[in-house]
Amino acid sequence: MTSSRTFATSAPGKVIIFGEHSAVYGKPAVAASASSMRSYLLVQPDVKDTDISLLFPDIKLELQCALEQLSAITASHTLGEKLNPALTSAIASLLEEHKLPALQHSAALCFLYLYLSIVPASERTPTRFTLRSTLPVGAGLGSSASVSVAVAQACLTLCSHDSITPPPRDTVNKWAFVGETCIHGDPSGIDNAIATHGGALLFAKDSPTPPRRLVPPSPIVTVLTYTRIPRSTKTLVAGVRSRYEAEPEIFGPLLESMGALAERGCRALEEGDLATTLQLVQVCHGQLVALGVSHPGLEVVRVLTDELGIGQTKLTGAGGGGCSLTLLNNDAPEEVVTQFKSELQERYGYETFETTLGGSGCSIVDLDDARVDKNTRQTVLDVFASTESSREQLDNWLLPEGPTSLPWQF
Ligand SMILES: Nc1ncnc2c1ncn2[C@@H]1O[C@H](COP(=O)(O)OP(=O)(O)OP(=O)(O)O)[C@@H](O)[C@H]1O
Ligand SMILES: C[C@@](O)(CCO)CC(=O)[O-]
Ligand SMILES: [Mg+2]
Repeated sequence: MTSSRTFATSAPGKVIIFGEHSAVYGKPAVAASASSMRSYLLVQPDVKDTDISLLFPDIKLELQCALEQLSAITASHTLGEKLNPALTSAIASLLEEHKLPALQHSAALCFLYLYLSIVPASERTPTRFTLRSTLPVGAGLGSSASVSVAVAQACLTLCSHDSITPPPRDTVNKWAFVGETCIHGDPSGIDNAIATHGGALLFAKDSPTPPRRLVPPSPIVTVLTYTRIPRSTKTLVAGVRSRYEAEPEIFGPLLESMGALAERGCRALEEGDLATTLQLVQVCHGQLVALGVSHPGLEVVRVLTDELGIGQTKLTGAGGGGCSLTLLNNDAPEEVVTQFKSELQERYGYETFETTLGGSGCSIVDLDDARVDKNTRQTVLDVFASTESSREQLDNWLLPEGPTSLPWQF
């Protein structure tokens, strides 16, 4: 029984290069994984208890749910891979007494929805789930999708009777889409597809053909800037929906043009045509401004990029704050890029990361595997358990292909 083992799952964040928001309307979009920024979910049997415990310290959520109470909910609802509003409401009623703010509520709803739908009542045992992420929460880098993928993978593993091996990726992705729907209502599915499969994809919602893998001739290096301005994808996606419904003749062609831009951008990336890619980054940001999803705090980054002449900046993800992506000119002087980062840091309190896009998708590790020595195992458990663990410690002990390199399976 896998439920008696201690294991961890992991999934990366993502960067949308072209096509955020228009992706929700079935237009093509291009995104890539930010594979060094990930969510990690530790699953531990909890023999002393009759509950499952959710420990999500990044969002200050601790929740105990009695297994008996959870069984009572699922006994009276149809479970399946399509979001069942009655089950969502039943979970929301269960959570009511905890009076959780929206951020915690959506995480708990996503977790419980997937847990109850995937793990049959007969397989549910007292378990402790600890979630840690090196992604900024709710900032446009796909934190919700990486959490949904990590949870879907863990739940699918809990109901498998085999050893700890990666569940089929298409199944993980399907369930993670349901998790994303719990968190933000109307996802395109691009974020969970990237968090599951990794790499870079040209994606279209509901397309009869699967997403196409992009292979740029050289690695795509970007500077990501986290403005620390809080926002919610759910609210931003709903805002675009109401603008579109009020003025379909204006916003319809704009969304169409955004999709055309993403396809053109995909070609430019694959041809290694940096000049065209940079121009499209600039236009794409303008389109997102027209959709109403920028923020003065994001414009600061764009204006500074223009002033220093180092490349082009666009918002990435749902916008409204969160993160921007800067693509650098080939000849951007290193000292000017350093000036760009330090000015954003010192003057505005923003955080910058230089990241190469693409890389591994979701992964799983059996911490009871004989290849994990006792000390490493204990340190990994301690890193999960301590609310003080820094991003560097998480990277050091958990990052697949990182310094400590646990035997992650992909
Ligand atoms: N570390 C975490 N621990 C627990 N829940 C998290 C964590 N990170 C994200 N979440 C969940 O994801 C939600 C944020 O998702 P949201 O879609 O608004 O932002 P995002 O995914 O970071 O950005 P985008 O969708 O634009 O890429 C939070 O409200 C919470 O439910
Ligand atoms: C805003 C959006 O396009 C991207 C969020 O990362 C929403 C989605 O595609 O689900
Ligand atoms: Mg999200």
